Order: sequence, then C-alpha cells, then structure tokens
Amino acid sequence: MLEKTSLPDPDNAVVIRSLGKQFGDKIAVNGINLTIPAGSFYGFVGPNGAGKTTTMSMMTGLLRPDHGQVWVHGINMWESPQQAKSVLGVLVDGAAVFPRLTGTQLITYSGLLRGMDADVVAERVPDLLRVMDLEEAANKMVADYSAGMTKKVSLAASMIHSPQVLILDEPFEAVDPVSSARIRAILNEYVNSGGTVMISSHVMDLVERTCDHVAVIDKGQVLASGSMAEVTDGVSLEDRFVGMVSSEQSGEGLSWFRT
Ligand SMILES: Nc1ncnc2c1ncn2[C@@H]1O[C@H](COP(=O)(O)OP(=O)(O)OP(=O)(O)O)[C@@H](O)[C@H]1O
Repeated sequence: MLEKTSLPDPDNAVVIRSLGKQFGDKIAVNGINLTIPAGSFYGFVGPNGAGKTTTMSMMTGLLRPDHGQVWVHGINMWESPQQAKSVLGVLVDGAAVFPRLTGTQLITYSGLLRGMDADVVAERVPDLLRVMDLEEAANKMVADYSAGMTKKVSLAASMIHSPQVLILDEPFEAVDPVSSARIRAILNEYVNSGGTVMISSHVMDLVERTCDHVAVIDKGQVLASGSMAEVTDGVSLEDRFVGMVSSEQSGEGLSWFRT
C-alpha cells in the first residue's frame, strides 16, 4: 500500500518524497514517501527504533535529510525553511525545552519568537495553561515539572501561534488520562476547523480511536499508509500492526527466564 509518487500539491498538508537519513552504518530512514492530506488526523506508528522521530525531525526542519524532499502546504522545507516552519507547530523528542524558564515564560517566548503580537500572546497563555491543567504550576520552573507536565507545556508552546499543521512526537506519553482526553478534544476541534495533526504513538488503541489516517513504519520504511479503514482492513490496528511488524522480526523467548 505504498503511495505513488506525485508532484507536491499545496492542498496536502505535508508531502514527503524519498526521504532518507543514515547515522554511520545505521540507515534510520530509508526512502520514505508519505502524503498527509490537509484536515487529517494522521497517526504515525512503528516499533522502537523504526525511524519515527528521525522522520518527524526531518519533516519539521530540525534535522537535514541525506536525500529526499519535504513540502509543507506546497512550501519546500529545505529550500524555504523559514516560510515552511511558520505554518508548523512542532513537538519533537529531544528538542530543547529551556528548563530554567517558568511554564508561563516558556509558552510566552514561543509566541514572541514566532513574531506574534505581545497582547495576543498574553491573551492566549492563560487559555493554554488552563486547558493543560498547568495553572498552579504556571510560575514554577519547567525543571521542576513532572514528565507529563513538561510534555503538556511543550505542547502548549507548539500551539500558541495557531499553526496550520501540528507535528507531535508522542504527545500523550506520560500525560494523565484526563489531560489526554482534553487535549484530544482540542486537537479534534482543530482538525474539524481545517487544521492538520500528525502524531506518533505506541498506543494503538488511542491512534485507532483518534486518527483518520495512519502510516506504519519499520526499519525506516513505510509498510502501509492511507486511511485508517484501508490500513486496518477489518481488523484492529493493534492486530494489523503486530502482524506486519512481527513478520519482519524474528526472535525466540528467554529460555533461562523461568521460576
Ligand atoms: N543521532 C543519532 N545518532 C545515531 N543513531 C541514531 C540517531 N538518531 C537515531 N538514531 C538511530 O536511528 C534509528 C531510528 O531512531 P528513531 O529515534 O527515529 O526511532 P523511533 O521510531 O522514533 O523510535 P522510538 O519509538 O523508540 O522512539 C534507531 O536505530 C536509532 O538508534
């Protein structure tokens, strides 16, 4: 179910063609093609080390690909990075969080660095702190936040400028179920209003319930992509995922791990 190569269409939120990255001998991403339709809630799944973070880092201009191209709403990421990045909100593993800022400062500076009007930023910051349930921690340093709180403040920072496309690497990891449900409701509203969201996750049930499109990758290659119905083809995403990925992997149990 690999997608056909086509010219980038600005109506698509993101188009990726032949994207590749190698670290030493390790081919992390091996010629990925993906098309993310505008207005879709797109899940990106794959086992540990499959190449999700590397792909998302290249899609968002944080990591230069060895080869291949990325267009965001028709703008070439690596030819016009500033223009392409202006339509993106990004949460990617390993990106700097500036732990000595407070939550309020982190979200505020994210908006100001995006060139937003200070009054608009000041209006939006309390809204974001409220929906992320971070009001009480607003004036604490991010260094003192829990893992889930850090995830939520980073997510708020990625949303402050109301971008056209959100690329979120594991946005719900370590986030409690109440916050997770609230954030998903906000992202759903955003998608219903025409925004595009791509999330990576290991929680198949969450991806199946939340996303309308999905891509499965393993060993740096796309195994399947398309609408959720096309990819799952009548079985659960978890069964489909395990079926696809385990047929690629071999391995026996631990014969010595017994009581
Ligand atoms: N900076 C780096 N230097 C060397 N190898 C790297 C680097 N970044 C990633 N890799 C390797 O590239 C492969 C893909 O890693 P990546 O982080 O993209 O996977 P992932 O799908 O996001 O995994 P996970 O689900 O565990 O977060 C892995 O084998 C990883 O060890």
